[in-house]
Amino acid sequence: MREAGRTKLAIAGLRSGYGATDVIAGISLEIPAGEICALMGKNGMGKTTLLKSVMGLLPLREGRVGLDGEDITGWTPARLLARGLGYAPQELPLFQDLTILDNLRLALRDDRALAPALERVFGYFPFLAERLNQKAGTLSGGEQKMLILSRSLMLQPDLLLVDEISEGVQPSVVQRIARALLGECERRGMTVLLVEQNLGFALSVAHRWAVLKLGHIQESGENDAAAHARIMEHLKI
Ligand SMILES: Nc1ncnc2c1ncn2[C@@H]1O[C@H](COP(=O)(O)OP(=O)(O)OP(=O)(O)O)[C@@H](O)[C@H]1O
Repeated sequence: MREAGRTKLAIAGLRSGYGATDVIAGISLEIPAGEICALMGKNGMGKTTLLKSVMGLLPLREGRVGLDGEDITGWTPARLLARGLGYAPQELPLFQDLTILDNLRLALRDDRALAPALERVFGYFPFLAERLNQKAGTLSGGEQKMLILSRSLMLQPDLLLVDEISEGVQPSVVQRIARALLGECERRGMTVLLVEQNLGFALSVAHRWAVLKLGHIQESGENDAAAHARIMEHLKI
């Protein structure tokens, strides 16, 4: 469900980093509503740092972030979550000693929305329904990734930030993840900023792409016939 012309996320002149170092050195990036933008780049180029900056987990040193035309610069993660931002982080953020059900339930403010939210994510990842009482820490790496994505979808975010969700995941599960992301985009117009190393997966779902290098957007474009070769040029060692 792409809505021509409407910008969902607008990042302008964003600068952020750690200590004395700017990791993000003045980035501008716009994503139209309902689209998936794949953000690629070699290790350590600042992809996670950019997501954390948008999610309010790292203070901005300069620049602005807009959501649907509203200035959300400096908002706390809790306020951003309530405003419709979702985040599926790279490092496993699950409560390892809690069950699948409790990990999913914790994404919601109260239990009233639990049943329909569970039904939605079970549609994408049926194994969750069969193992509701299994502790998250005993799931395989790929299963944990599916649980992380499911948890980030429980609140039906308008804009989802996804960090290397396909890392270490077998191809059939990567396909399931792709179907879940595309399903939410098509069903209700979710917009996604997708940080990825898996170029095949990224281009199987993305409408557009950008390559991050040393804190700058090196190149960006539509996902057309030339996209793969252009991105590979930047990812070469
Ligand atoms: N908490 C931190 N304190 C200091 N430096 C950090 C911190 N987190 C990340 N960095 C540094 O910032 C740079 C960018 O890291 P970041 O994790 O954003 O890169 P990335 O593009 O996501 O990399 P990868 O693909 O390896 O996940 C790296 O040089 C990293 O060492």
